[in-house]
Amino acid sequence: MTFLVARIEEVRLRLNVDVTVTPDSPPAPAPIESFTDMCLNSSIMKDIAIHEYTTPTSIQAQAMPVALSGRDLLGCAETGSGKTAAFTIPMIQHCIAQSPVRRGDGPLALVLAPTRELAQQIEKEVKAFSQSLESFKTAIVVGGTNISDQRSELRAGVEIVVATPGRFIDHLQQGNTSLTRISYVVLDEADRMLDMGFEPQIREVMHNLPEKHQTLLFSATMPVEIEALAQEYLTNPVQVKVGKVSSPTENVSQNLEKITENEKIDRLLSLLVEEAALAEKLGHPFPLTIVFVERKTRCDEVAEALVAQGLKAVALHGGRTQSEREGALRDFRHGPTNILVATDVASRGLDVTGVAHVVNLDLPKTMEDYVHRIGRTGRAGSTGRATSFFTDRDMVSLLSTFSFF
Ligand SMILES: Nc1ncnc2c1ncn2[C@@H]1O[C@H](COP(=O)(O)OP(=O)(O)OP(=O)(O)O)[C@@H](O)[C@H]1O
Repeated sequence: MTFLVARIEEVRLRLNVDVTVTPDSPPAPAPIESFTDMCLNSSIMKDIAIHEYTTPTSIQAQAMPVALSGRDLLGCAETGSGKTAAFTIPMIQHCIAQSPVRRGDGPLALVLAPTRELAQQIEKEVKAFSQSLESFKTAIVVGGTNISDQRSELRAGVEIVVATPGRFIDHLQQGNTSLTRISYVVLDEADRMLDMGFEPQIREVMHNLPEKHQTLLFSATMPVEIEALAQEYLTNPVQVKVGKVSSPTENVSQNLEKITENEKIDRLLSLLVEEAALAEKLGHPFPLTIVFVERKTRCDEVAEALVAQGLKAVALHGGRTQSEREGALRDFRHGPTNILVATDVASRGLDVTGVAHVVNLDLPKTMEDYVHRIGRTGRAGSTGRATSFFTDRDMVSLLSTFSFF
């Protein structure tokens, strides 16, 4: 599998398909062909090998040398294309080059992400690529978890903080951490953070950073808000766009079904029961499926209806407690659950190996959300399916918003 991804990316890279790098002047650093081209610390190289990444993906090949050069970066590439490592690996290398962090110091690098689940996933990746480095520390700072543990960790000094904006600002205001040593900032899925109302927190961070810092902004979609944010916070950035930005990944086959609102749950049940019967007949496990709905209450209602039919479903939404959220995702990642019924809290960035099918029980409001939702499948060169129900009421938005259908 890893080999296949590597081969596909190698071919894409060589052909240099659909890669745009701007501006021409001053020229952006040349793309790398191999991880060894970056002269990374040997511990990071060891961790890349442990992670079984053999060849950089297109976004990694283009973005990593830019990040290492110290320039600001706007990185856009389709869902599942490896954007996390594109900013994580250079970030760790950047931190190693700074003077050591002492007790009471703030972090050297900060990653802000819109949801707790995404922040936790990014932190795992940072830890994976820094595990062979001696005394290199990363803290995860998200809401819903014990604030005093986080306080002690932050005060002891860490190289990297991965956070959701609200909780990070709480710690800043309580004096548990500071911005004084931050010289590398990543805003992942920045447009989503704005949608969620985190603009004041982002502003507070960005306006109080030390003068000498670099900022990296990543997303699979480029709505106008991202461009505005880039204008405001990036200085002479290199823009790297790989593939068709803001479009659904071609790795996912898309299917639309016209239906009435009242038929939705029954249709979903029959679809999934058929799927279960087929999997059983073929002796295959049930294909991992994410069902997206618009509202939290609906999410519980749908999960309960599926469980009542003997299906292994669980609900994930912002109304559940942190431990319930973590439990739901863990059960979906590692079993026994194979259907995750979720709101858009799960639409951005979540990387669960083997998701084969995304169902939009309710159509999302924006094209960006659609692209991110169906991008939970068809990741890292694999293929997937998406089924979207739509009603008469959705017709207008289908014609205007979802122009790619
Ligand atoms: N160079 C590589 N070789 C092999 N696998 C890779 C490589 N880079 C990333 N991957 C794998 O590809 C998958 C997708 O990566 P990642 O989650 O970073 O995608 P993304 O571009 O951030 O997606 P999204 O837009 O949905 O957030 C992950 O499972 C990751 O481990």
